[in-house]
Amino acid sequence: MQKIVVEGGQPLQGEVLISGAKNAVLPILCATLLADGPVEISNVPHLHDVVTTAKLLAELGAGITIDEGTLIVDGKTGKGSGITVDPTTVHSQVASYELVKTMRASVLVLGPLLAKYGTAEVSLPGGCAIGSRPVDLHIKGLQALGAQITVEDGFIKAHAKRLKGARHVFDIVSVGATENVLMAATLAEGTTVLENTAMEPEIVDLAECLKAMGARIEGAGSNRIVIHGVERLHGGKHQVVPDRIETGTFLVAAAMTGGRITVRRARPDTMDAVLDKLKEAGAELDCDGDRITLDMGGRRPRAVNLTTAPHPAFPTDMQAQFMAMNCIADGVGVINETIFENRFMHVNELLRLGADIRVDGHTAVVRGVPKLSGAPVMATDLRASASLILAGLVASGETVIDRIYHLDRGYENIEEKLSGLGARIKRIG
Ligand SMILES: CC(=O)N[C@H]1[C@@H](OP(=O)(O)OP(=O)(O)OC[C@H]2O[C@@H](n3ccc(=O)[nH]c3=O)[C@H](O)[C@@H]2O)O[C@H](CO)[C@@H](O)[C@@H]1O
Ligand SMILES: C=C(OP(=O)(O)O)C(=O)O
Repeated sequence: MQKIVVEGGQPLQGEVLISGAKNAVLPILCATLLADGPVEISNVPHLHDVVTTAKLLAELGAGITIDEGTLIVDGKTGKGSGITVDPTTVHSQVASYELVKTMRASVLVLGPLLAKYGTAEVSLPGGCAIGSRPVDLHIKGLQALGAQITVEDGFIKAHAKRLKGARHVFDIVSVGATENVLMAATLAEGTTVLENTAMEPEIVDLAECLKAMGARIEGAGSNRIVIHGVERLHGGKHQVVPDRIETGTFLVAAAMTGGRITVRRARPDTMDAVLDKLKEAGAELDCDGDRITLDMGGRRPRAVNLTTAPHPAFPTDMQAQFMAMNCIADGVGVINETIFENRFMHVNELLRLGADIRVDGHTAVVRGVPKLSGAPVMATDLRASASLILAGLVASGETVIDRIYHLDRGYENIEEKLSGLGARIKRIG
């Protein structure tokens, strides 16, 4: 099994290019199922989750081409930053357990398949390391549009001759449920009003893609989205928004190592909460168009307190990385995780590197230590993996990170990008 080896001690310096957002491209790939013609998506990151989604679409019968024509079927994949999905050949509305179990976002084919074909059977995604992650809000939202839904034999089975526009208030803010119901409502009869919607930039990006396919949507990015259903959606083109979590991960890496880096092709306007916390930690930030320069000037970061919450508050997907920074910061940082019930899996691994962290329920109190020391550690989920790499960048000696397949789900060439910034990092095995 592959591992990542990091040798700490180098302040990061230089420039790094940000990839398209994983959490935008996955729903967008699912949304292509709604179209009557090919949808061209650019700025697609080369990630394992993208390959899984492409395989799922291919299993449903869609034609998938990567860049100039590499097909993804039967496990064959190709590199590239553009994917065209031709949904006109879809012949199945069943998303199998084999693919859904490897990636929760697969549940996002439910709304599009149901809206387009009047039927969908999608395996229940189940939980994952960070929490139980139910899909009740997805189901309730689609039921509000008139779908008949049962959960049997491990599958969500949904039917509707044609969905009907309705007003629906989500019980709690959910990114995935907002996306699923938003996609379904584009082809519903009449107008749908969704309230208490998630406001993440990836939802805005999904809505932009849907609009490029002919959907009529207002209010994406706010807590109230209005969708005027149309008879059909056509093919179109869309460029995926830059990944704010990848951007934040590199900025934290620079801050922790006392370095100075510029991230290019980023969207600073989508990450206020993270940039504010970096400033609080003592970083100097300069945003210029799609560039962000962070200068730590060799200083040790100050510990920060943070509470994760839906956008525009601090994102749960950056919690582990900031915890890594607090581990070597000056002072004590209190971290509250309010989104997922079990998202402190990285704590035990950070302790192995010499961190001082106490967890009480949803709160972690991190007392900064002057130095971490390298050790073998195990990645437990995607952002936990990132936090271990960041900790490894400042630990003395070698940190060897096992189970890095989690990392490949969501970071494109992270070790190459970090090496380009001067980090001593390599993949072995
Ligand atoms: C592919 C993708 O975009 N993933 C992101 C998405 O996940 P995802 O869309 O799964 O996250 P949600 O926003 O739905 O989850 C928020 C909370 O709602 C709960 N919930 C959700 C749905 C439901 O039907 N019932 C329910 O109780 C979840 O268990 C969680 O506690 O948003 C999360 C929160 O920003 C991010 O961490 C993930 O990176
Ligand atoms: C939790 C994450 O992703 P997913 O919802 O795809 O598991 C993440 O991106 O940090």
